[in-house]
Amino acid sequence: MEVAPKIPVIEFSSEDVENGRSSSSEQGRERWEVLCSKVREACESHGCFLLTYDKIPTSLREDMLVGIKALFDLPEETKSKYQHPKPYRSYQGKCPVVPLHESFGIDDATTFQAAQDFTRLMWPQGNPAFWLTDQYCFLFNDYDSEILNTMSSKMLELSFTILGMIFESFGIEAKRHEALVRDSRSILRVMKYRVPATEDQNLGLVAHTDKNALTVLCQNEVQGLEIVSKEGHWEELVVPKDAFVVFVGDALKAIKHRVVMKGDKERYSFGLFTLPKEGAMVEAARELVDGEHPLLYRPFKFADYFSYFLSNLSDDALDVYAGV
Ligand SMILES: O=C(O)CCC(=O)C(=O)O
Ligand SMILES: [Fe+2]
Repeated sequence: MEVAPKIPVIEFSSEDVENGRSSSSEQGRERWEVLCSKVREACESHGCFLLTYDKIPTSLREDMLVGIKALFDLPEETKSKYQHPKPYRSYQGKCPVVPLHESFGIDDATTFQAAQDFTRLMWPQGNPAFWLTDQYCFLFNDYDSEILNTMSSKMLELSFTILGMIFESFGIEAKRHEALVRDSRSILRVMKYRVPATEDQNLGLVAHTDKNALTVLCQNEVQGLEIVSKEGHWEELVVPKDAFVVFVGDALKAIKHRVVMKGDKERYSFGLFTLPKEGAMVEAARELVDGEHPLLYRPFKFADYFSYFLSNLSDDALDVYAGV
């Protein structure tokens, strides 16, 4: 197994992101432009990058991982109460194709209500993982959903910042980015991969590209992500402690990835998937299309493409569906 050495690690500071191109110093503006180009270059060349970002505190990530562990420690019967008509949301566990994997998908966990509805369903009597007295259970349940929705909101904000940086580096007008923010929503997916038993294969999650626009992922200390290199080989993506993984999805230029489990510790991860709202169109910015850069995909409704993908699950669904 080769290790992917060249996936860039990009560092954003709160200051960079808050000031952006309106930084008062020439130096600040230059730094921002360089960062925007690095992000675009990483997305174009690799379809992913690793990111360190001090605006999302390590303590919040750790609290989130503690909460996620407690969630997956709940009885199967409780976890199975989370059922949803849309794909990739309902509790999934013990699936024969990926028996190591369990997951939940929560729509708009960035809102307090959605996060709270979820935790109340899982812990109707309060959160037993923290062994609180009844008096505090109610409060703790609130605290728990606060972690969920605070983390999701920060990850969504980060996703919009990254998308904005890509737009900026292409010189696309700011109002297009505002429209994208208006027309987007998110799903928070939380995942556990158990350690394979001797009779199991070690595949944690099958090879896929993310179908959405952009994914920001966070994991515990257990590695497992692999990506396909340009030469078509699987390479390990070693994620430094406290770094986020950013994947561009099919709406940009996706990279195929999977999870493979090694060692004897469970892997926990969570990802914020930004995607177009119901009915929103995906369309190349007109100013980027000319004789030298012909249109590659016709405009399409994201929801229609997604239904098409679900009906055939093929790797080249986007090319077949919207390629010109
Ligand atoms: O568990 C991970 O880190 C990867 C998850 C993933 O790729 C996905 O849910 O699309
Ligand atoms: Fe993925």
